[in-house]
Amino acid sequence: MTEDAHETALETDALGKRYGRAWALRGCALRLPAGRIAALVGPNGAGKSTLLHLAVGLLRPDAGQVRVFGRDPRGDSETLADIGFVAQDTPLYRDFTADELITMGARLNRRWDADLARDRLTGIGIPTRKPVGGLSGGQRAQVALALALAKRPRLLLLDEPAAALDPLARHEFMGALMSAVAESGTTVLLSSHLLADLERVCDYLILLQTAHVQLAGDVDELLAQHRTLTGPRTDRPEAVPGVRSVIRASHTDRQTTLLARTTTTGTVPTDPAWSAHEVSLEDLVLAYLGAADTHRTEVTA
Ligand SMILES: Nc1ncnc2c1ncn2[C@@H]1O[C@H](COP(=O)(O)OP(=O)(O)OP(=O)(O)O)[C@@H](O)[C@H]1O
Repeated sequence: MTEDAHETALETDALGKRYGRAWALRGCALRLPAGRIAALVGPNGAGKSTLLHLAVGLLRPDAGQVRVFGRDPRGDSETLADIGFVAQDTPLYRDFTADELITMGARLNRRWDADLARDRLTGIGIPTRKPVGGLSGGQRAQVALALALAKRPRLLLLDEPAAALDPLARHEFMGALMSAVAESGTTVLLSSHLLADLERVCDYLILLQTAHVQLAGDVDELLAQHRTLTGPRTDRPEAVPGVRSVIRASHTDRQTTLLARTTTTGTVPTDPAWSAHEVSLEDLVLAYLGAADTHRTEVTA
């Protein structure tokens, strides 16, 4: 079963969370369509974990609202049953084996597919009868993912699930995640600093910067709306034909290079002195993170 493309998995409206006087998340307005695999990116302390904890109902908002499939996740057991969550550092009861955790899960969850979890772990060679505290970081991450998937969630929230893994283990982990969610149509929101991994698997981007949403939307649309432009040195890059807004500019004595949002999707500027190149997700994220106006908000979808 796949989700209705027009359904909204996660929606926030003026959502805010404060610790003391400091806002960890503020004025957050988002709409994540169902069925997407969304990257949640931003520098350390930007508010990513806070957003995920609000979405799973572990934190209470200090402002605004959060809705998962149209309902408040706090105190709504039906909605909580729809959400799978793998917290940062994949915390698990270290003295228990994966087999025991799977059995416990069956008692705690209404909808629980123990066979799915066992088959997944056996299939990738993870020992299920050894205490998880004695497994490697990569193996523990796979156990945490298998447990989250056994819930058969409609929304899967993952907070830097592969951060501690070596490149090969990470590649396998992301592959396993993708194959697991591909058939079910599960919506995924995945926080990570590993942009290359995200580029491979994500079709939606949410970029947080200092507690604010700086950019959000469909990855293909965002990439189509931005270009790297190179041309003669100018101190007025916003005046270059075809440029809607300049995200980042760098200069040499004779040349200016811009990462810009263009006025027309997918087109190249008309001035022949300027050349345009497509941007990667990594280029885009790095440009926005480096942008001087840290509170610019661009939400497209
Ligand atoms: N329990 C807490 N008490 C006080 N401040 C907190 C607490 N949790 C988070 N914060 C603060 O809220 C802000 C957002 O933190 P959060 O953990 O959401 O960021 P993050 O984007 O997930 O960071 P990272 O990439 O480092 O995991 C930070 O300034 C952080 O110091």
